[in-house]
Amino acid sequence: MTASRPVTAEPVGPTVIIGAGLVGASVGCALTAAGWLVHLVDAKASHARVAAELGAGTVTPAVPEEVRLVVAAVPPRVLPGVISDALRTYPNATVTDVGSVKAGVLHSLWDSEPELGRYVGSHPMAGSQHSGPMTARADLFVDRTWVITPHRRSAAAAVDTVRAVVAACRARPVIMDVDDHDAAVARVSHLPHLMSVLTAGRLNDIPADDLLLAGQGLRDVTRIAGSDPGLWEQILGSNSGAVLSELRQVHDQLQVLIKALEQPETHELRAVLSHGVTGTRRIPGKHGRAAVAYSRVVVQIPDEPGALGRLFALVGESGVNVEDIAIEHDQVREVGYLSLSVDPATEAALVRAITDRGWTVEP
Ligand SMILES: NC(=O)C1=CN([C@@H]2O[C@H](COP(=O)(O)OP(=O)(O)OC[C@H]3O[C@@H](n4cnc5c(N)ncnc54)[C@H](O)[C@@H]3O)[C@@H](O)[C@H]2O)C=CC1
Ligand SMILES: O=C(O)C(=O)Cc1ccc(O)cc1
Repeated sequence: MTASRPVTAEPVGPTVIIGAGLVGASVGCALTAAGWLVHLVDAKASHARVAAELGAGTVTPAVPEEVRLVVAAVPPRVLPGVISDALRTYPNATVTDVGSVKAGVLHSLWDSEPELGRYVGSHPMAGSQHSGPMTARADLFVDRTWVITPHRRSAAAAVDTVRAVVAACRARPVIMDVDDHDAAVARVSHLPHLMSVLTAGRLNDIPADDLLLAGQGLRDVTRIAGSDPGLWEQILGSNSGAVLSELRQVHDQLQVLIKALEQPETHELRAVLSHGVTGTRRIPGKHGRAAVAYSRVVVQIPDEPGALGRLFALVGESGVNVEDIAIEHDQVREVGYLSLSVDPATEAALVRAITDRGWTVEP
């Protein structure tokens, strides 16, 4: 795997985005904001229209010969057909896609596609549990990894064009082989998705009163389980080999965990929990840097208009840089908890600035 700096974010020429859903419309918004001319196409005309209204481009058809780039942002099952059609319809364009799984698409085009030199796959490692253009954001890819998967037949100019897209979306390019990519996403994306789904699935037959006890941990773990099952059936199905290998390893680990709980005197449970802590520390932090252990300052905020604004103004005045925020709502009391992640060296100053002005910081 190689990581490198963006080369250029300059528009490569008229661009067509096929599939104006969450990812396609977000790419459209980012490229349009960077000065690119983007034409939007979608099997559902209403999606293209909504995306255009949000600033993702225009629904006016492109002149095929003038198009220099096509981004296929459609569900995995239809990707090979859409890419093939695009290579024929736009004879002077580089074609990329944003699909979550890469090897199957390339293999299905390999023997039948004479113009494969103009196709270079890619995969932005950013998105959400939502679908459709309404949830698009121009800043979705900022500072996020965007994998580019060149192959033996891809033209260097086509790779450069995809690098320009990544740069214009202000993401961080990582070059990878399709098989290595698919093995990696099985562990960092597809397995976590399934663990989230299994946890969320356990909630279906729990009494409603018990759900009042749900805290931020449950919300963190289950957020991605809310994703479109139709899309994820396709993602997981097209990477089934690598995902099955992950699941079999988790299956073995579950046996260890069950035994550890059955035999507490062995202290094996402690070892399993510590192994998890080590794993969390390996997740890179912001901008691809090593993860930093931030301090969390949790502030009680009353459920009333303007409270958040007042608190944010105070935090701004304190001069302390906030790395991340999260809000948890108390289901019973009319308060919320704003968690501010900061450099441990600045924690005391922030706590002082907040408590001096009468706010309550959780111990
Ligand atoms: N959802 C996510 O967080 C991420 C998704 N991806 C990948 O991006 C691709 C798109 O996913 P989303 O934007 O989430 O889905 P989405 O459901 O929000 O958007 C897909 C769009 O494609 C359109 N479409 C479907 N078939 C079409 C066809 N044959 N021709 C033209 N338009 C067609 C749909 O009408 C829809 O507007 C998928 O391949 C997915 O694996 C990649 C990174 C993140
Ligand atoms: O919502 C999130 O946190 C995600 O991780 C979204 C996501 C979904 C599918 C991908 O192929 C890449 C990213």
